[in-house]
Amino acid sequence: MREALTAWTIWARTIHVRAQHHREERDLRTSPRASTPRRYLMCPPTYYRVTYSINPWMDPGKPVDLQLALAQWEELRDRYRALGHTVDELAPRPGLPDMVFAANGATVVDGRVLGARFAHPERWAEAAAHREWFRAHGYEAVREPEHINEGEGDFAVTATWLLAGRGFRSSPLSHPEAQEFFGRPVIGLDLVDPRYYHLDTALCVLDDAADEVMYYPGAFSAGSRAVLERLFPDALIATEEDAAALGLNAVSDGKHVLLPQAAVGLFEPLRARGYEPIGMDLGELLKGGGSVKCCTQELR
Ligand SMILES: CN(C)C(=N)NCCC[C@H](N)C(=O)O
Repeated sequence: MREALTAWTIWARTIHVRAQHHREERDLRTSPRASTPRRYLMCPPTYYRVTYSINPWMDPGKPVDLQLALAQWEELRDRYRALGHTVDELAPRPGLPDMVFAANGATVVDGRVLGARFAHPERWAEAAAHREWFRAHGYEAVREPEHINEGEGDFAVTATWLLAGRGFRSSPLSHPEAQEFFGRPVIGLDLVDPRYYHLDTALCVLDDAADEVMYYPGAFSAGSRAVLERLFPDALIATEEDAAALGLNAVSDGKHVLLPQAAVGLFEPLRARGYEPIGMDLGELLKGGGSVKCCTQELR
């Protein structure tokens, strides 16, 4: 046990030091950021509606313009493709209006798939649709989880860690389950503001080779804020205003950062760090409580 722990600590340190070197090299080079090709899974909002409310953003009284939602979603998909990324599409299913938020359906790291188990019954059936897609596409390690986890809504992958949100949706018990499955150290983070009910509303990984993130401190408990400061002393800190525009619900390929266009305060700080921010209008999907990242599951 002791030996295993020592090996584990050495491994985590090695990765962390490597990420630090990567950061230092990049700073020395002062060369522009480089994007790496990504593979994403998205689900068109064919059956998207706001007929129930399971987060503070959802108001069934507010009509959704389905045509506009579809156009906004296609714009995001096409932008990824124009940037050279691959986008696979998951077939939407009637009766599952939140399926467009594909990031919540699983977490994929090193080709291993940890399926989701949703907190709310309205979304339960989405989990099986995701698992079926992975099995049909040749993924062999596909786990139906024991504990509630809402996929990449609450898991974020950096070079060294798997950051894991809890407090509103994913169970704290899903953290050791993910650690065991992926063999990566999990850092549990407590979310305390219901507007930021998933980790990906409050934190975004900007550079997954160098442990660089941006986050909104107000979404986290004092202890979790201290953990984030310790792990990410150079993080980009978002204002309350940009967080409230769901600006942290963003996707980075290491160079381009696609984020809600209303998060205007994030554009300059991102440029100053060498990133190329790309504002997207996903206003209709915001009515369901999600934006860029929620619509995008990364297949690592
Ligand atoms: C950025 N977020 C929060 C996501 N990753 N997912 C959006 C899920 C929205 C859905 N109506 C729900 O409340 O589950």
